[in-house]
Amino acid sequence: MAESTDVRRDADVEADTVLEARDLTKKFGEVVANDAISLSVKRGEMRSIIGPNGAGKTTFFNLITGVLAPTDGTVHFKGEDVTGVSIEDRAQRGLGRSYQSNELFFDRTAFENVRIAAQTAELGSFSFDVFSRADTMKRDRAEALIERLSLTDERNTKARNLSHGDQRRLGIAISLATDPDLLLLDEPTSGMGPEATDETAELIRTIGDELGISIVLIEHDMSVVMGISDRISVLYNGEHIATGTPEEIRGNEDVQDAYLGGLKEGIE
Ligand SMILES: Nc1ncnc2c1ncn2[C@@H]1O[C@H](COP(=O)(O)OP(=O)(O)OP(=O)(O)O)[C@@H](O)[C@H]1O
Repeated sequence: MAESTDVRRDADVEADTVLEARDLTKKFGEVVANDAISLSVKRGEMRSIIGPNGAGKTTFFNLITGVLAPTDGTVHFKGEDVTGVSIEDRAQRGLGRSYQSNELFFDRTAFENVRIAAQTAELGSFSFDVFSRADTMKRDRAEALIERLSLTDERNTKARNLSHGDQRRLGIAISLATDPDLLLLDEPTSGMGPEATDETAELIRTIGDELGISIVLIEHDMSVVMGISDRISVLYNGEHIATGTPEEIRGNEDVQDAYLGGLKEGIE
């Protein structure tokens, strides 16, 4: 008898999945910040993580990147259990994260910041050599990312003199310089005005598609979330209460209840 085509082998599922959290739990004393969260992200997918304040989104990111160790559960990246792997090792394996403004080299130009990141990725870890080594290393990649993030006019501007929005975009360029398979972005549009928010969201979506990478972002702006996500995961009180397409999430009663009294209008 022919094998049913909709029964997929584990290996197929694994090949399709870039990230999988299995029963991830993080307790801070009595507070259960993440309560047995299981979810997976496909290759090439754009996923948003939403939830009211204190829902556990940042904790979840920190467990994925390795900033925090889970109380229980495991993290699998590209089919391998990376739960005990260091932050740097995870980055080397292709797990990228967003850079905050305070992590930029403020006295270096936008271009130099990206070039240093690209060079550091190649060397494996940061070394002060990156300032003095042959400038040609990774120049092309850095140049392309500056252009891709619409920072060409700011190429030679020192990071400290960039606008807030440009610093955020530079942070994304730096994240991409490490050539990740999966990029985690924590509120990439925070502090931006409506126009810059829309532009940046659109840019993130386009870049993800162009590079064929997976992107997971924490985002409070519901118009961004609904506009660019393939799927959305909702956390509430440390629990993962739903994952679905923007349409499915809009119509999900548990999600509406979770947002009731606060942000409900955002998801309607
Ligand atoms: N280091 C910590 N020590 C103690 N409690 C913590 C710590 N980090 C987070 N928590 C608690 O864990 C819960 C989840 O916090 P978390 O920051 O992950 O939520 P969040 O969804 O990212 O919130 P926000 O949208 O406000 O950033 C909260 O109750 C928070 O107070």
